[in-house]
Amino acid sequence: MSEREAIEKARRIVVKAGSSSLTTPEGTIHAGRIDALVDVLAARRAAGTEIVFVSSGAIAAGLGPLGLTRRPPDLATQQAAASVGQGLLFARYTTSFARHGATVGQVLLTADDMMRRSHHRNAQRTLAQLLALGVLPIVNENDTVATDEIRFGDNDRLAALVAHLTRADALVLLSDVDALYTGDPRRPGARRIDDVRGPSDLAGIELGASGRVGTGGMVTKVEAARIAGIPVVLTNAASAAHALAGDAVGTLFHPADGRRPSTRHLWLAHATTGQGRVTLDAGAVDAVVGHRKSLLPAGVTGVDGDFAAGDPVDLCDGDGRVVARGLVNYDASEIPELMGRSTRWLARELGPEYEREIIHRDDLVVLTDRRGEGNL
Ligand SMILES: Nc1ncnc2c1ncn2[C@@H]1O[C@H](COP(=O)(O)OP(=O)(O)O)[C@@H](O)[C@H]1O
Ligand SMILES: N[C@@H](CCC(=O)OP(=O)(O)O)C(=O)O
Repeated sequence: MSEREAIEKARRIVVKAGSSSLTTPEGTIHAGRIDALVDVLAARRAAGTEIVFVSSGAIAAGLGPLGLTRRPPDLATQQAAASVGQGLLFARYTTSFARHGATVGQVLLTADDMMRRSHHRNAQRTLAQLLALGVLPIVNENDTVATDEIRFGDNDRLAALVAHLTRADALVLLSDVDALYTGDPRRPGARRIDDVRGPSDLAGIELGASGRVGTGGMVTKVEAARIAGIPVVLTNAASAAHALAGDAVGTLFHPADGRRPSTRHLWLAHATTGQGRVTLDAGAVDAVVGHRKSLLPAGVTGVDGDFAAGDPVDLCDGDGRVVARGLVNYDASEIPELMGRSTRWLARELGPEYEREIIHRDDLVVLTDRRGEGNL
């Protein structure tokens, strides 16, 4: 079965639409476009496919009602716009899907929901239950509470992680461009790319900045396709029906062969920034990178930053290169006392609660192999 056929026959699909496809340049909801897209999603759902819809546009749809003419640069105003826009957006979806007798459920996720095991299972259960009840989940980032540090910021990677979370068969990314081009299609000379089979198909391509209201441009879309591990089609909202039918529209990203990493590991690698740095000696780099072992206090030579237990931190080698990222078990202030000590010594001198790793291997992703190449 070709990948296009796989999309046509998929039993569960995540569809993501960008702000520019759903809102007007004046910062209001584009009702006509929303209805047209809803018609396509409802038709596919009526044909027996489960759809999870990831909708951007909360910030963009809140601009007009707040009298703003452009996306505000500061987080607080973005959050306020999202608070206004998300309500309007969801109200529109509820009405629009009701025309087809479909019930929708709002799911607002934070990056934390993808990372922490308990939250992650919770989000997964909620989405599964909505689908089991015949409800069409509409997902967005919870922009009103997400801060800069913990924010996805773009919904492309969020959609890829939701595709993991729901074990979807395909992901369709709808934007205001009909495909990936060799450069920004607003400039002359850019050529359309039909298929991306691996990194070599992306060599030399300019993944330039986003449009007026979107975030991330093509960079986050390409990254989403890499994260997803399933067939991904990138096209414009007007081509949604063709994309879902498996027609040759847009750009098809073919999934790479091999095991799919866990959603939490993908989140750690792609959607977090380290809140600090821990420096490793050569033996610890070898254990963590080469043998996928936990990081023990004995292999730590330095610590920077003001992080708390549970935060993501970058692990660096002696030359300052980031080799891995993980969720740390200690506050930054606790680590200097533990550095270079064996866990047995720590347990004897400080108590049994100190006989734990700095970072457990289940909470660690390696960002480079020993030749210095990225592997996630
Ligand atoms: N190589 C490229 N191919 C296609 N589009 C590109 C490219 N580089 C930059 N772009 C721009 O990316 C924009 C889409 O990104 P973005 O605004 O983030 O979309 P969305 O809101 O749909 O997520 C397009 O309008 C296009 O002008
Ligand atoms: N969560 C944000 C989405 C951020 C954004 O602009 O995403 P996109 O338009 O998909 O590039 C919102 O709803 O406004």
